[in-house]
Amino acid sequence: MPWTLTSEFTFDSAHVISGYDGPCGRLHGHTYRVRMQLTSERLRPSAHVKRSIMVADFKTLKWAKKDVDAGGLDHAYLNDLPELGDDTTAEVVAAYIHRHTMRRVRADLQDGDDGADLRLRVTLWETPDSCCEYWEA
Ligand SMILES: Nc1nc2c(c(=O)[nH]1)N=C([C@H](O)[C@H](O)COP(=O)(O)OP(=O)(O)OP(=O)(O)O)CN2
Ligand SMILES: [Zn+2]
Repeated sequence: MPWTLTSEFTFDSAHVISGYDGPCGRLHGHTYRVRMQLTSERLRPSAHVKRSIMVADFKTLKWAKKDVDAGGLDHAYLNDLPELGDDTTAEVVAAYIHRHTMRRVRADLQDGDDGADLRLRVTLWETPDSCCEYWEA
């Protein structure tokens, strides 16, 4: 893959791992750090520029840093998100971020572009020393 686009940001959210026998089973919060890495075989236009000069728009990759009321994950109670419910581990949240990011990247594609060459790797830090990676080969 000739291009890898990398974008990093944080969001602050609360969660409970329901049924966890320990402190993570109580309401608490994290400053989550996200690293998005999107690889591509070719360059494309974006929603903001018509020429083929981007893998994807950085703005598209950073949706999750927006406030939850604006469609992101900042200042969210993660357990309130129907797709997550009580299973808000870093593993499940990373897969959720991957799914929703690819949905947004695909929505930006031009007609006739299936985006088959695009691969996204999401790294999600729940604390400064613990992270989870999610990608699809
Ligand atoms: N595989 C996973 N294990 C744990 C997860 C997870 O998402 N996936 N989450 C938690 C808790 O949410 C906890 O808040 C984070 O755990 P931990 O890294 O242990 O956090 P601390 O910094 O508080 O740990 P120290 O004991 O102070 O090092 C637990 N496990
Ligand atoms: Zn936690």
